[in-house]
Formats: sequence, C-alpha cells, structure tokens
Amino acid sequence: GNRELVDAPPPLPRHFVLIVSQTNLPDYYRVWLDLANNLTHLIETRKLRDLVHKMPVLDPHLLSNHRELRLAHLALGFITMGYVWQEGHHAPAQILPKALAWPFWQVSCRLGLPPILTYADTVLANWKLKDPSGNMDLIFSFPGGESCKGFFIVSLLVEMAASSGIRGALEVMRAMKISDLIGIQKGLVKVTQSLKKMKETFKLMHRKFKLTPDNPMLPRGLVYEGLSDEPILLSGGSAAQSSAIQCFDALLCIRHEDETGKGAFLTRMRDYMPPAHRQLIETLSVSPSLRDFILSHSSSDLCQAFNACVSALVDLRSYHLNTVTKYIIVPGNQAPAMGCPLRGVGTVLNTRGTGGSSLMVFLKGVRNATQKTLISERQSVSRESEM
Ligand code: HEM
Repeated sequence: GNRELVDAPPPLPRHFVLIVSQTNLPDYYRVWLDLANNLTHLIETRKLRDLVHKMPVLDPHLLSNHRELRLAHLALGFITMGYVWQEGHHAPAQILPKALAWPFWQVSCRLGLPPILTYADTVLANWKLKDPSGNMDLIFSFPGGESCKGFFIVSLLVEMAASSGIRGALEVMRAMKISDLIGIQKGLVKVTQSLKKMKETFKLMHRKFKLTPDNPMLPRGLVYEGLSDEPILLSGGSAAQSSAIQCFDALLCIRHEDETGKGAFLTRMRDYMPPAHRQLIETLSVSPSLRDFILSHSSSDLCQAFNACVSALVDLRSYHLNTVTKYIIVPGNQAPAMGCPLRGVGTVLNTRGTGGSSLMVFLKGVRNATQKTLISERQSVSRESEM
C-alpha cells in the first residue's frame, strides 16, 4: 500500500476512514472517466489529444451534487493538463477544444473554482481508500508513477495533520469573543501541535520524488474554445493554494503585504481555493486581532502559547524552504520534462533563468514575515508597564 511510498504512514483518524470518496459519475459522462483513468497511458502513447478531438460536448447538467461536481472538475482538470502537456515542455497546446473547455467552464462556475487543475483537486479530492485498513490511493494519476503518487499522498497527509489545527483556530476565535484566556491558550496549543505534526508528516516527502511543482512557461495562456477568444492566464496547482496555512497566517495576524508582491501572490492563490475555504480565511483576517488582544492582556502564559505557535509555523516554513532547495534549486536535480505535470498555464514565480533566486527571496520573505509576528519580551513588558 502506501507503505511503499512513505516510511511510516500515520494511521488515519477514524472520522476520515468513514468518509467514502466519490469515484463515479453518471454513465453519460463515461468518456471523461475513461480518459482520466487511462491518462498516463494515453499521454505516454500520445493518443490523448486525438481522443479529446473526438469527444462529444457533454452537458454538465446531469451532475447533481457537490461531490459529483468536484470529481468532474478533477477529471476534466487532469484531462486538460494532459492535453496541454502531452507533447512535453516545448509544444504546449494553446487552445483547449470546446468538448473539454465548455463543460470544464460550467462545472468550475458552479463550484466557484477556476477552470484549471488546482491543489484542491489534486490533493484534497484525488484520493480513495484502497483497503479497509485506511491505505490510500489516488483516483487519477499522471506519468511519473510513484513520485507523482507520493507527492500527492504526502501533501494530503500534511493537510490531514492540519485539520486539528483548524479546529484549534476556531476555538481560539470563540474563546477570544468571551475573553476566555484559558480557552485561547488551549486552542493555541492545539494549533501548535498540529503545525508540528504537519512538519513531521512533511518529512515523508522523499528526495526520490522527482517532479516539477513550479509552473513552466506558457506565457500566452490558454484559449478556452467557445468561451473566450483571448487566452486566459491561470496558475498551476501548487501547495501555495493550501487553505490551511493561510488560515493559520490569518489567525496569528501574519501579514505578507509589502512592496515585493508576496502578499498579492498569496491573496491571489485564494481564488484557487474552494469558496468555503476562502471565506474562512477572510473571516479570520477581518476578526479582531489575536495578537493585539494578547498584547493588551499581560499574561505571559498566553504570550508564550502565541509565540510557540508562531515559532512552529516559522519552523514549518524553514523546513519547506530546505525541501524546495533540495528539489528545485540544487543544480542537477531538475525533474525530467514529463514528470508529474502539476502545472498551470501561466507563470507564478519564474524559477527558470534566475537559478531559483526569486523563488528563494519569496519563500524567505514569507518565512521572515512569520518570524516578525513573534511577541518580543520588550513588547509584552512595555504593554505591562502601560497598564
Ligand atoms: C517537495 C515538495 C514541495 C516543493 C518542491 C514545494 C515547492 C514550492 C514552491 C516552488 C512554492 C512557491 C510558490 C509556487 O511556485 O507555487 C511553494 C509555496 C508553498 N508551499 Fe510548497 N512545495 C512542496 C511541498 C509542500 C507541502 C507538502 C506543503 C504543505 C501543504 C507546501 C506548502 C506551501 C505553501 C503554503 C506555499 C506558499 C508560501 C508560504 O505560505 O510559505 N509545500 N512550494
């Protein structure tokens, strides 16, 4: 099972095992699932584009619920990525045929997601249980075999480790409303533990997973036939679209806005998240500031709990930075042209030609902004003396 991929997969929480993922659509959509299920083979034998050209334009109206829509988005997103990149880096498709573009667009509108493969597709919606003991498998895969699978499954395990932290964040907000200092502290401890678990889980990412998570150049974007004559530029799936980390940033009042555009990039990534996730981040961001609350209540326990939480997020980002260095920046460790195409049709941060320096500046900037949110002894003491 997943044991081949990861050293010691953590057991799945019970509530997770009880969720059965959607893997089927009404029979009318069989052609989508046939293509998506055989994607690796169809890309490797270069048959996918021809089959897409023969595909009928299906009406997405028979998709009746959220889960079917998410599965359809995932399938159409995979087929789209395969279609665009079938011939490799140097010959990406510029026009998405109507049989793909039209239903993908409609499904995306109903979900409030962009018509491109997102992190919410490849990581959050692309798993199924392989056996009752909780081993997971992907629903759809790209060429790139175990690397591709390992990358998605480990990302999913990291997200699962974040779930108790999201609950902790909500507990903090609730406790703050009624000035329950112990409640805030308990919630923060939960978030800290979750961030530590995320980092531990992240370590399951093997160096042998070779992939290109950055976006290759498709500077002119993609024309969605029948929908827009102008090419549309969208970002590729990236863990920067993970809503969990942005929720923690919002809770801990970590601000990334500055002249380098980091904040704008991270805010833009919210457009690639499911609307309910985006909404939660926005609600947390406009809530009264937890940091100011803590500064105004001279409780050293609370200060410590807050700082432990921020430090755990700094640690997670430092670990991520090191991983990125090993995967992307270190020369000679470039992924093969047709690795795992977790790619978009626009550029996010151009790592090519700069030796990855702009990427490192970005990631370090994000980490440093996190660090700056720590409450220093001087700040807490000066507030105390004001009181
Ligand atoms: C080998 C594994 C990974 C690599 C090579 C990698 C690479 C990158 C790159 C290149 C970026 C810059 C933004 C972009 O180009 O889209 C980024 C950002 C980001 N990644 Fe990863 N990533 C990996 C795994 C993960 C995992 C498992 C997570 C956890 C969910 C994660 C969370 C993030 C976040 C939150 C950002 C936005 C910057 C921030 O908020 O700190 N990454 N990553």
